[in-house]
Amino acid sequence: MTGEAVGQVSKKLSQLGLRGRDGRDPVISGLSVDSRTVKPGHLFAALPGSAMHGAEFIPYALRMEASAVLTDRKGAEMAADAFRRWDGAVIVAEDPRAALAGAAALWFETQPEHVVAVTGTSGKTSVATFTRQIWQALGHKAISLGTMGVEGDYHARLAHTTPEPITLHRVLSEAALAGVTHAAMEASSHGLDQRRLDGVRVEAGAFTNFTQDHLDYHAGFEEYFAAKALLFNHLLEDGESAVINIDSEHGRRMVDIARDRGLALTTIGQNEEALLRILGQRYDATGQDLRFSVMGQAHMVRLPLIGGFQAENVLAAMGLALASGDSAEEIIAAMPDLRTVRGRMQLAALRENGAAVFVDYAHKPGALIAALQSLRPHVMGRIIVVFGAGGDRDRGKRPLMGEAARQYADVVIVTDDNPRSEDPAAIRAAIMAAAGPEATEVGDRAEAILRGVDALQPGDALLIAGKGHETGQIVGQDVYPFDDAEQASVAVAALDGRI
Ligand SMILES: CC(=O)N[C@H]1[C@@H](OP(=O)(O)OP(=O)(O)OC[C@H]2O[C@@H](n3ccc(=O)[nH]c3=O)[C@H](O)[C@@H]2O)O[C@H](CO)[C@@H](O)[C@@H]1O[C@H](C)C(=O)N[C@@H](C)C(=O)N[C@H](CCC(=O)O)C(=O)O
Ligand SMILES: Nc1ncnc2c1ncn2[C@@H]1O[C@H](COP(=O)(O)OP(=O)(O)OP(=O)(O)O)[C@@H](O)[C@H]1O
Ligand SMILES: N[C@H](CCC[C@H](N)C(=O)O)C(=O)O
Ligand SMILES: [Mg+2]
Repeated sequence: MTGEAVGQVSKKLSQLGLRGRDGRDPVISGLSVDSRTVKPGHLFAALPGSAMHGAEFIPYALRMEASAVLTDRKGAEMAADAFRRWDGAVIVAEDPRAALAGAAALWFETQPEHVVAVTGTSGKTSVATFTRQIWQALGHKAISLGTMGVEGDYHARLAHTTPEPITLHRVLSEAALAGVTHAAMEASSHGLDQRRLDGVRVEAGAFTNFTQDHLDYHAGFEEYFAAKALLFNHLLEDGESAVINIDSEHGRRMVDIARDRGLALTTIGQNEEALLRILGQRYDATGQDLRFSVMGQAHMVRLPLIGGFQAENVLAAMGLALASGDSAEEIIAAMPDLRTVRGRMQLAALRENGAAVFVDYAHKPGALIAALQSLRPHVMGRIIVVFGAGGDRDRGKRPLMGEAARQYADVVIVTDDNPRSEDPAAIRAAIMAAAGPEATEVGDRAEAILRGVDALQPGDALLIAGKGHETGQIVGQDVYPFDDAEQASVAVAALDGRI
């Protein structure tokens, strides 16, 4: 950290109306949102949390020699005693999360020249990854940033889809310093709600769709929608671009929000008003042909991707790449080279009889319906599905996922998917209650996959849903190695007599 940068952060905090006691600007050597990472000279952001208030850890942060504490009024009251015996700077903000994000943006300064963000219940990782793939094909140094970490021309692991602002701004700055000019990131509803992306200079935002998820965190559907809308009415500035799928009512609501905000609009979808419009799709065992139009002009491309919804994701990626300045012609030329996103309708194994096994990350009702419905036209025989639901997550999803499987699959096997602290049998029971009398319950996920693979007849397909790219099964506090694609290969090899 240079002296100049230290000064800048202090200046920024005071611009935000945040000054240390006695009007002194704090001298800061780093930023921490968790007391356990505080080093001498750090600014510790003590944020109000869902389980506790970060202010509980202020005495510890002071012992670790923090030089400044950013908190809210309640936090300042909670730590009043500790502050009396300390001469560092206390900064009280009405919205300390937003203040922290603003400070982190200044602290790390550099960002890739072009940053775009995607929100929506499903498709964020796919759109961000396709956008990055298009940029790379066009010769840009590019990254995607989200559920799978940072991928592309710079790599980093991330614990969250949208990391807290200190990590986010650090990663964007490291990538930019490594020469990355283009970044496509996922904007999760938690991330938007908690202002984790504030201070990121986003030039275009995309909205995919809106179905049920995360109602354990958001108070209801309206609050969940409002969090997603923050990308358009809070983060993007006047004149920036919005790419919105208008096939749903929620998409059309988002268009109104984007228009009110004065954003440049690119609409996508099957709707005849869409600027990037899906005209038709023809499916086969290895992908699909897509006919679409760009401002009225028709095009045909081959997409080596399974699932009708992938066309929506690809057009959203196209909209973002257009907004970053690339030409439609070059983007279209890059489309046939798009590659399946890991764990998203990924062909994981083929049986000797030709039946295919797909691994997909559908872990919410809307995604499971989309995955099963969109697999149908690629498959001549039956669809078998193996899935579960995560523990310590929105419980309302469970019966809806059971119902989706009953309605859209021919054979249903209910198993475990990260039960975490919950009783796995109780989670399965909540799904089974809606999955129909013919559904089978097999707790052990490896055995469930083996049974699913065993049931495959010529022309059938197995969809293993819920874990996608994940490599572990979380049971209690433990994480056991587990990879759906690997288990699928093992099961096929065992049953076809190759091991
Ligand atoms: C529900 C949620 O989003 N929680 C986030 C929130 O924490 P919280 O309000 O629960 O925090 P808390 O546990 O009550 O603690 C309060 C404060 O004390 C601090 N603390 C806590 C313990 C300690 O020893 N020292 C300390 O300083 C914490 O850093 C926190 O700031 O603020 C923290 C700091 O910014 C985040 O790390 C934390 O993300 C947690 C770990 C999390 O799991 N979030 C998930 C649900 C999430 O964000 N998921 C989204 C969506 C993924 C998807 O699309 O499916 C994502 O973007 O990944
Ligand atoms: N456009 C779409 N419409 C409906 N369902 C989709 C769409 N795109 C992807 N899906 C489904 O959602 C699953 C997750 O896709 P993806 O990882 O791209 O979404 P995400 O929004 O990043 O999800 P998460 O919030 O879990 O990170 C896919 O495996 C697929 O089943
Ligand atoms: N980011 C999502 C991922 C869920 C993946 C699924 N396998 C599960 O564990 O529920 C969440 O934490 O809710
Ligand atoms: Mg994602």
